[in-house]
Amino acid sequence: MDQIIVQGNGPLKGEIPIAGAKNACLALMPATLLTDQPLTLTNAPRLSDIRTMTELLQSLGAEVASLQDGQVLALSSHDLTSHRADYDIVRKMRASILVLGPMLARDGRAIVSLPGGCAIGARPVDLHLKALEAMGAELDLRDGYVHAKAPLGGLKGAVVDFPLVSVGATENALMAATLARGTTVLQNAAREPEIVDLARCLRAMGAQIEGEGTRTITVEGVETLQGATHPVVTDRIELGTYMLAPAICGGEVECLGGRMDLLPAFCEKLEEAGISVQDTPRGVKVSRANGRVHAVDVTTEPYPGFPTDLQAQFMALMCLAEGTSVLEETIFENRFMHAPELMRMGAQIEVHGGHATVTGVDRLRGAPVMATDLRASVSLILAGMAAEGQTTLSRVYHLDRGYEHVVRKLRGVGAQIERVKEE
Ligand SMILES: CC(=O)N[C@H]1[C@@H](OP(=O)(O)OP(=O)(O)OC[C@H]2O[C@@H](n3ccc(=O)[nH]c3=O)[C@H](O)[C@@H]2O)O[C@H](CO)[C@@H](O)[C@@H]1O
Ligand SMILES: C=C(OP(=O)(O)O)C(=O)O
Repeated sequence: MDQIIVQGNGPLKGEIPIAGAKNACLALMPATLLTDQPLTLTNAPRLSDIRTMTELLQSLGAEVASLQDGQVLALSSHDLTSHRADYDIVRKMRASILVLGPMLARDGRAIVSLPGGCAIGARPVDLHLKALEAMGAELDLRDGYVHAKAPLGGLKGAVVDFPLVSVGATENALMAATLARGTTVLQNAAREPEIVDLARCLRAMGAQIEGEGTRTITVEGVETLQGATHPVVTDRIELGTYMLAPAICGGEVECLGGRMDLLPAFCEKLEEAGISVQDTPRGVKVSRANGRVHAVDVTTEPYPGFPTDLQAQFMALMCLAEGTSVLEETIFENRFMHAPELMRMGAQIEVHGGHATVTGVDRLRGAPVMATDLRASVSLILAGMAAEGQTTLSRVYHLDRGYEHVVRKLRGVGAQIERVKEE
């Protein structure tokens, strides 16, 4: 298995291109199941999660061609040969549940393995299922699978009031509603840029959708959808991660393709910490002058709040801040696994339930570390870049789920980082 070796670094300088969003692309790809016409996605990221979704769609009979070095995905669900999303693929990636709504809406049936929990939390899918039930689906949970059937004549429009904001449940319900009979109203819907991107793509395919990006999304069902070509929105989590690199190491980095409005609360917190952030014609420029950053408190929330997917990376910054910060995680119950690893590098962190109290230290020291999830892994790389000496990160496969060419991108701004085969 590969390892990543990071040496402590001085200030960074240069540009980092930001890829298309993993979490948008994983919702856009299943939209192919809604139509027998071709769907083309441009600006797709080159990630193992995208390969897993490709494998899943292909197992259902969809054609998925990866073109232009993986940046273009040509999808076609002209002839679906299976309605069963198998455990062997679904267990690798929770976003697999997003094939349920589209398959049910187009063909009236689907059998999808329940994804199960993961390192960051239990992550049930009850809200996905309740939304589809409200649209008339009959669901039966057997042998770890959801067996779903639409009523005769197909799914019907419904009012779905989500008791809590769920990105995935909003996406599943939104896709299902595009082909349901009548009007669907999604209340307390997620407002993430990835939802807006999905709605735009579905609209290009002929769906009638209003209100994406607000709490209430209204969908007027149509008979059929057609093909479309759609560019995947910028990955705001990759963007935020690389914005933290100069914040931690010093220097100035321009993240190409980024926009501050993708990360309003995150940009505000960076500025509060003393980091300069500005939109430019080509992206977002981040710089830190000499001196330590200030400690700031953060609470993770659904968009437009501070994203849970940037909490681990922000903690790496706070480990070196002046003062004490409290990071509150409200989305996932077990998302502080990076804390003990950061402590191995000399960080002072106390975790109590959903709160982590971080007392900034003058310096971190490199250490062998490993991580149990994607964002935790990259937070350890960021910390390693600011630490004295060498940090060796194991279980690199987590990183490959969400960061394309991470070594190349960070080396491009002067980081000392390499990927090696474990001995
Ligand atoms: C592929 C993808 O886009 N993943 C993102 C998506 O995950 P995902 O769509 O899984 O996250 P959700 O927004 O659904 O989860 C939010 C909270 O709702 C709970 N919940 C969710 C569904 C449900 O049926 N029942 C339930 O209780 C979850 O356990 C969690 O506590 O949004 C998360 C929150 O921004 C991000 O961290 C993930 O990176
Ligand atoms: C938690 C994440 O992804 P997933 O929902 O696919 O597990 C993430 O992208 O940080």
